[in-house]
Amino acid sequence: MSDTAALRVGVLGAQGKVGTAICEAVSAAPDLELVAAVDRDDPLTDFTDNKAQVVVDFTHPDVVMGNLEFLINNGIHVVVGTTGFDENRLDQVRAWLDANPEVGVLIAPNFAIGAVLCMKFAEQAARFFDSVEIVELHHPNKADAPSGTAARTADLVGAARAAAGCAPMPDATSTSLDGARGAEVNGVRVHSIRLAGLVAHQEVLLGTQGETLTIRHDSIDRSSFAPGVLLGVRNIGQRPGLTIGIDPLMEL
Ligand SMILES: NC(=O)C1=CN([C@@H]2O[C@H](COP(=O)(O)OP(=O)(O)OC[C@H]3O[C@@H](n4cnc5c(N)ncnc54)[C@H](OP(=O)(O)O)[C@@H]3O)[C@@H](O)[C@H]2O)C=CC1
Ligand SMILES: O=C(O)C1=N[C@H](C(=O)O)C[C@H](O)C1
Repeated sequence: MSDTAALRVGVLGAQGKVGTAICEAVSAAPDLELVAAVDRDDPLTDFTDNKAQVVVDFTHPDVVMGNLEFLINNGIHVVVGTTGFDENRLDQVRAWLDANPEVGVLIAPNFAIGAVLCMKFAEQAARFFDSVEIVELHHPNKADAPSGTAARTADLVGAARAAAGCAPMPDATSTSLDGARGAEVNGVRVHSIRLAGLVAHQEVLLGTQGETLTIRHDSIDRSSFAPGVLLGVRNIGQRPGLTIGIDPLMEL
């Protein structure tokens, strides 16, 4: 038997689609203890009352900042899957962390290992192709478009192309309906599909003379997010400050 106490973990959005899978995964892990499962209308003080050391947030973009302010100011590490983070929000999180330098916050657009690799492979491939476009496909209950994963992928692809001095992508479109060419993120077109029956999927399409490459990832079940979340939960206490993405924890 181990003499190390289990890490005390709380979950926010515990009754949601992902939160339910995370509660199951935490409960099944011998080195973790689920001490608070909080959803809408439950008080955040459940985490302080139950001495949570790390809290996982899978709630909604409208409420995640309030959750972070409370948790950071109470010295609790946070692993965040909720989407909707722009530079302004990240700066606010950094400011709260500056005032609580012992606290670690991990914000990841996608915790599925394959999705992280999809982003990495797209970043690596981007400079070798004339054109890159992203299609993300999700269940119709999703609040945000484009997905956090697609926005992050586009950022990485755009930055890799800029660093390599790539020419602008060829596109002769001179007339189009609004939205027909998708949204532009860091110079990369992103197209969002919302379809009953889907979970979370992404294709990065790359093309150049005489060839195309498609990098595709599919989360076919929300349990796909659990291993990455648990990796974050187990490590965030040793990473004070803000960590973006689980890439560094995967040693990518
Ligand atoms: N980073 C990643 O790997 C992933 C990120 N996500 C993101 O995670 C978020 C949640 O996704 P998903 O589980 O599908 O969404 P759900 O709507 O299924 O779950 C969210 C849960 O949070 C609850 N909730 C809402 N407001 C609060 C609040 N103030 N305090 C506590 N709980 C609250 C909701 O309650 P109610 O239903 O009553 O509103 C619901 O139970 C989204 O932003 C999504 O994009 C999703 C998958 C993977
Ligand atoms: O809302 C979802 O479902 C998902 N959200 C994240 C995103 O916006 O990228 C991660 C994954 O795609 C599932």
